[in-house]
Amino acid sequence: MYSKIHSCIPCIILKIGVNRSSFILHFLSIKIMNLTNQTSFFSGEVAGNIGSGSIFLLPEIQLLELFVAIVFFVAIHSLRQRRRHGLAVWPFVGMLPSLLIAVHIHTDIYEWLTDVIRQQRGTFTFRGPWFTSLNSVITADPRNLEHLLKTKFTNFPKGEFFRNNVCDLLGDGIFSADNETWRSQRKTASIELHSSGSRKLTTESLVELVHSRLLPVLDELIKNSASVDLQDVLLRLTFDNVCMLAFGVDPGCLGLGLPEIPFARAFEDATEMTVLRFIMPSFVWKIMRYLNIGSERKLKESISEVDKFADKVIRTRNKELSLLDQSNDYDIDNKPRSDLLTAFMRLKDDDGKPFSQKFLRDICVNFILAGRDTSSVALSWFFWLVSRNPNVEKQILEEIYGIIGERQNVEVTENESTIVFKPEEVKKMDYLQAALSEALRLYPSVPLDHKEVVEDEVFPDGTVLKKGTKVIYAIYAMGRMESIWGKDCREYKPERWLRDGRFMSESAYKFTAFNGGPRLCLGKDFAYYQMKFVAASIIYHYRVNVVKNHLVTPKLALTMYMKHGLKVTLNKRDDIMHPSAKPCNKVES
Ligand code: HEM
Repeated sequence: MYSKIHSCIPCIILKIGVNRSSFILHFLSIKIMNLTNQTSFFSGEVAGNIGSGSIFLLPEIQLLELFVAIVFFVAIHSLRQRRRHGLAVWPFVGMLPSLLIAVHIHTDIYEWLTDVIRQQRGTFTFRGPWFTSLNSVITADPRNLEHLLKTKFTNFPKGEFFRNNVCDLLGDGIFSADNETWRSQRKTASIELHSSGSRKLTTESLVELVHSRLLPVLDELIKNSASVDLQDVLLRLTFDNVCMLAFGVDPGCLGLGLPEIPFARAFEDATEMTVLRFIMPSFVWKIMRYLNIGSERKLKESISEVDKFADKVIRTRNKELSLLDQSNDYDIDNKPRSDLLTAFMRLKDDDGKPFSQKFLRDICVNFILAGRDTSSVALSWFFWLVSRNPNVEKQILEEIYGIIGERQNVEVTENESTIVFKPEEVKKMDYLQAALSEALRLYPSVPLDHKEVVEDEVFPDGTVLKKGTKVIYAIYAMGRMESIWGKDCREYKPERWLRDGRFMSESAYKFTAFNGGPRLCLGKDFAYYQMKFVAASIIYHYRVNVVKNHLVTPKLALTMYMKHGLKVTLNKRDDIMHPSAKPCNKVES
């Protein structure tokens, strides 16, 4: 009989493979065959069981056989769904096991997702467990992106699911808000960010940060022959920078000795723990939050650290304003204030009252998220890509030397080995802008983004969207689609952004690193200026060498950090000399 069981299982598997619909019949015939044979061992007992139809009276081995057969059937049926749906679909739990396994075994989850989307020709439907709300449509199709970000903008808000997942960290801030809460924040922030005061603050704060802090820190590292995590240095720089812009406060993260700032660590942990909520059923993380265990415990602790920092910033501003004549909004050095926090503190809510501490905290945290991580991680990927493409580095240097070479009447003095780029010079750096855009195409700072469907809808590619469906647009995958960027889509080629040597931007629905439509990134111009200024200043003064065998891989978080940072050593460019002494074509290779 045992040999019969063994011979039956492959037979069942084969049968399923050939014709799934006849499986049940086949299975029953095997059962009857076995039971008939057993009468010779157990006389008429089993025949009686067949007659009564009581499967529970079957000998144990029969139940085992039944169980094994069902398991095989379900497994093969689920695995066969892969070709059609992209991932195995299991009863009750849908595609969740495949996702969880992928998260644990793939070092680069974004690459894994890109493959799945590519196999599904641009749009993939994720089926979550039936008892959860994880069902979602994941797309990397530019036609769908234009539809959801612009054409049918109001039908695709951030939605409750996104808000619930991020509410503890982001509250009612601009990133998670919809409708009027979003619109009013966007209007105020937009006016402030595009004001001349804000532009002046941007250029001045960058000169101060780069020349008084960044370059001295890098020089110190060279003196000590030390390697450094460049991502960490850049995170500190952009953190200080966005705090100046948003709150008029310089927290001093970037400084000699690279001081440990608990807030920076807490912020990173908080975003990482928040993103985990997107891959678990909501009730699971809610129970964990209630019990204060696992990732939810870590999230709570890190948010409390984040809140401590934000509260301190807001309290300091309140104190400053109460010390000064509030109507003129001057800072303690008697300069006009042009930071976002002051702008929001000037406003009143719908009831004519000042905004609450909590709302101001949410605005702060959202701007930190927006401005701190995005440009620093983009710069980190940029430096890594440039280190692997010496020809790109050479062309960036050629462009810089060319631009500096146009300066009139510059006298060569000892101190001028440090060049401070002027705003009009930064604007002229087309090749550098192309190199940064190309880095963002391959490593977008926000790799995945999310919307929810308000009313039933059909995407231009024919995907049917039911009300309440979650739509994830896979920005990372979009940069790696041959259908969008051609056969060389995986190559780092800044030239694809240039026409006659001038930078040409791409459609926001093809290059979605800065989002598109009414929710286009508010800090896009600021971010490009900041990244170009920082990148040009570093590349002009140093050669950046990524430490041999340093593992570079993305981290699973809302923002695309390098999981292990970017360990580099630096060499001061020994051939730095005044540009007038350096012909444009004489650059190192
Ligand atoms: C390389 C740098 C940056 C990239 C790639 C980037 C990308 C993005 C993306 C993808 C969004 C859409 C997020 C969403 O709706 O879920 C966004 C929104 C936003 N970004 Fe940026 N960003 C960058 C830098 C900045 C900076 C430096 C600031 C501010 C100082 C900023 C401010 C904002 C704001 C306020 C929004 C919300 C816009 C809205 O929802 O209306 N960004 N950004």
